Amino acid sequence: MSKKKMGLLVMAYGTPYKEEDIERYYTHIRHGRKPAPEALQDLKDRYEAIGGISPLAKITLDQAENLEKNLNDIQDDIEFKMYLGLKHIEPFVEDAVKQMHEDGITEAVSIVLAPHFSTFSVKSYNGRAKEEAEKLGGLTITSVESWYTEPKFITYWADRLKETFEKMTQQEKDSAILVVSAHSLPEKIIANGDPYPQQLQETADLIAEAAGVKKYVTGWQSAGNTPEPWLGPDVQDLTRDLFEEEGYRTFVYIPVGFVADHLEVLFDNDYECKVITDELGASYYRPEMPNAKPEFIDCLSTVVLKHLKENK
Ligand SMILES: CC1=C(CCC(=O)O)c2cc3nc(cc4[nH]c(cc5[nH]c(cc1n2)c(C)c5CCC(=O)O)c(CCC(=O)O)c4C)C(CCC(=O)O)=C3C
Ligand SMILES: [Fe+2]
Repeated sequence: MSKKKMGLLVMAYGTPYKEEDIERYYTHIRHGRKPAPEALQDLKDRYEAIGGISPLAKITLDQAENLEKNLNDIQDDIEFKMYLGLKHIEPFVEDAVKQMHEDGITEAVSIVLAPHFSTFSVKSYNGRAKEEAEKLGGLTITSVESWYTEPKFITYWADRLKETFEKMTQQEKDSAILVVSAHSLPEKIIANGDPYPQQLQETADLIAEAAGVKKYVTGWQSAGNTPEPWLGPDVQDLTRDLFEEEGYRTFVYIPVGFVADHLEVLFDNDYECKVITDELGASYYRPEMPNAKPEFIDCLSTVVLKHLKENK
């Protein structure tokens, strides 16, 4: 019996490949409006602070390639062919869909490398993919909408937490608080009924329960610099409040809305949050991101196969 061929559309945020890409990347994020010179310089400085450019491009590609390979290794019914589609830099989501169509793919499954659904993130990725597919015709895409409840995802973080707590002194353990975070979004999403905040809370509850961590909070990070209100509390303000008002002295950050080492984690957590814990004299822990670790690739494979089984 010949295997059924299926496109595997892996979508992710994208990152500049080199310094000269930063301006057009930022302009794309800003819906075509060029950033002011100061804002551009500020972004360049942040990339500079994490080593010049983000490791994200390579990690995203590793994740996508390993997912394709693993999916083809663990089952015999479908032959998956991976296409990478990025939100803010080439290969864009539309480029990936065009390529699938040119390659004669008629059925595809899509997954976004971000666990939670929001109108700003997953909905826009899948919307762009489906719009392009409809334009071209003859290609149907079924999309994973969110995958934060996948037990292998929860276990990934629970295992990292257990390792982290094992490294602590008893005194650190006794004064520790877990901060579970995701990228902030404009507060107006709540009025529109977006499930994103609820999904972060559920993720935190599931991970804390699985890891046996009793003291935990949720927070938001990396909010944009715009006049409108963004979801809070911000993880930096939260750190200060938890130290000053509740006496916590050890901070464990898990930015579960992300899946890789990139600017938001390497700068917003490892630099900005650490500046505060250092200033306060508190301990800083930030367990490792999933990146292309085999257990995370296994998690994503399970998500894709479950989705296909449930949406036959
Ligand atoms: C929900 C969400 C995710 C998680 C879900 C997902 O992954 O899809 C995410 C991930 C990421 N965001 C990233 C980078 C950036 N995001 C920005 C700006 C913004 N993000 C937003 C949302 C999100 N972003 C929003 C609403 C804005 C404001 C736009 C506006 O102005 O209206 C800006 C502009 C400057 C700044 O604000 O810092 C940059 C540079 C990188 C790559 C890092 C690297 O290169 O290593 C990654 C993985
Ligand atoms: Fe972003």
